[in-house]
Amino acid sequence: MATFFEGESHTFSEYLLVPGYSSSENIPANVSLKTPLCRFKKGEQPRITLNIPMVSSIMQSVSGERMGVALATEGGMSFIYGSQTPESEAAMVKWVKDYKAGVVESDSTLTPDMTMEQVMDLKERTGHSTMPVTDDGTPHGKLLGIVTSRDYRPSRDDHQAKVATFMTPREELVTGTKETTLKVANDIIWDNKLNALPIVDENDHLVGIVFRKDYDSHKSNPDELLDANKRYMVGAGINTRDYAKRVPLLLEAGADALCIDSSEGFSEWQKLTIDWIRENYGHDVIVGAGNVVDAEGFRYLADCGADFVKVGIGGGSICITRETKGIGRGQATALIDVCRARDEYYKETGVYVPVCSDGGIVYDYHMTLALAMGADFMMLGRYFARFDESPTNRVNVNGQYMKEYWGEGSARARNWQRYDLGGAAKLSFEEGVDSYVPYAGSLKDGVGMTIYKIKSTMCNCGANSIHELQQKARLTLVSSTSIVEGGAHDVVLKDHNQSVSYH
Ligand SMILES: NC(=O)C1=CN([C@@H]2O[C@H](COP(=O)(O)OP(=O)(O)OC[C@H]3O[C@@H](n4cnc5c(N)ncnc54)[C@H](O)[C@@H]3O)[C@@H](O)[C@H]2O)C=CC1
Ligand SMILES: O=c1[nH]c(=O)c2[nH+]cn([C@@H]3O[C@H](COP(=O)(O)O)[C@@H](O)[C@H]3O)c2[nH]1
Ligand SMILES: [K+]
Repeated sequence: MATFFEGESHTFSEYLLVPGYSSSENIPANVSLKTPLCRFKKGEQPRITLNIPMVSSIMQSVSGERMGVALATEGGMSFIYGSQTPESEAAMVKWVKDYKAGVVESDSTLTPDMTMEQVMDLKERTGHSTMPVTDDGTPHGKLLGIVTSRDYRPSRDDHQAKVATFMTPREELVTGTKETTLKVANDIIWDNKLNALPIVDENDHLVGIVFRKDYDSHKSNPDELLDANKRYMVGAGINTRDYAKRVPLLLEAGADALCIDSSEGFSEWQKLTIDWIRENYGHDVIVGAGNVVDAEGFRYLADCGADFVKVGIGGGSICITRETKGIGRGQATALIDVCRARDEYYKETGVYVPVCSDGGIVYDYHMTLALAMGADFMMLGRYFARFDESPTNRVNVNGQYMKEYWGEGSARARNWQRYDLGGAAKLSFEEGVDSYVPYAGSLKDGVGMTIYKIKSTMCNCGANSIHELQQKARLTLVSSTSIVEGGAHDVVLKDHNQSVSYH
């Protein structure tokens, strides 16, 4: 006879927090969101502590190198996607590790023979108006000039005009060199009343650009997640097939943590992968595993030596795994079950194995719920895909800005092919969709607002740390009618957009 789990499985929206007593000490400024990334023994410190409980999904449409830098700047960690060759994944990791805070690689680069129309298209897609011009149109080509929105007037000028005719040419540009420190770059920017300073190497090839506004923000990033050498920390996704080739390249590139990326992690493949890493690198390398949705799955991976365990099958916004394969479990129930198992494991063995809640976060308060239910941190796909720093295009759909977002199990992501289920590739079925998500501006602003909301709710629960929240939180299931009661109801909204809330 099969096993039947007691009760239904629930999701975040079916729960609410019941506030607890808060003292005058419970104010957002006093709340710390520091949280362990990897396993540690009782009385010891984890090797990596995140400053905010957020990591970005191991997905092509979420975690590229710019996401890596932007999220580490705010105190979280990106896991660079593994659905690419080991070489290109390692190059992205290296890019983050080599990143000199303040020097940005151009994502909007022109050639001299492009037209004004193409310039406007590119600006629409990336949202960036400072565009260097290089000989080959790459961000590290020979610098020939720069175009900003002050160089052309779309209402008056010929849209077919070539960039060469309206750019500010190289000889009129003020530039810095690789040796220019950020502080000196900032002085040059101020002395010359510039908005941006291109940095070039000894052959006059573009290295990157220092922006006036970035220097100011760099000074105010108290939560930056840095390694011992003051470089940004970054993670990387791996799979259970090509680890003997991929892992060495990622570690050489400087990856701070690895994570096995799979829809279903209660399997021998994960054990074999972790065993290989331990045999070749001992316990120095941090490797997370998953995904699981119950206590047994957690215990298996904890015993395999996983440094953290990821929870969630089928709850992601682009996921259709439950529909195609019929596997999964409500995210809240899965998380609660696994966190209980983690606490028992800690009591029994004295080893704490952090739990990551992966997928299904829609509203900011879902994050507070996930933490209250026991998650040490959350992995988010849709949430981060909406920001400037995700690797996808920004597009205008019916007058609204959107960013593209597609699942790793979608045909689009699988194009690069790592699927070998023992059959031909054409036998595979899709487990994810290709979609749009509403564009939400810069990661810094979005994450800042989310963090503030989490801290405020924690204060309502009388908690100034995640650990305290997990001890003190009081949660209640809600009926479907009380969910209706919780929204605006029985009033006529003046502004229709109010009902479409994404936070
Ligand atoms: N969290 C979720 O609910 C879901 C996530 N995804 C995402 O889609 C991507 C792909 O996930 P999966 O299809 O689960 O990838 P996967 O690589 O874990 O598994 C694919 C298939 O390959 C088999 N396999 C694994 N290692 C093997 C080996 N060494 N030799 C032979 N066969 C092996 C597995 O048994 C499985 O049938 C991931 O990025 C994952 O995160 C996809 C569906 C659901
Ligand atoms: O069923 C699936 N098919 C897919 O194609 C797919 N791609 C990603 N994922 C998982 O979804 C998580 C992101 O979820 P959110 O967008 O809700 O944050 C991610 O972190 C993954 O766990 C997938 N699940
Ligand atoms: K889903």
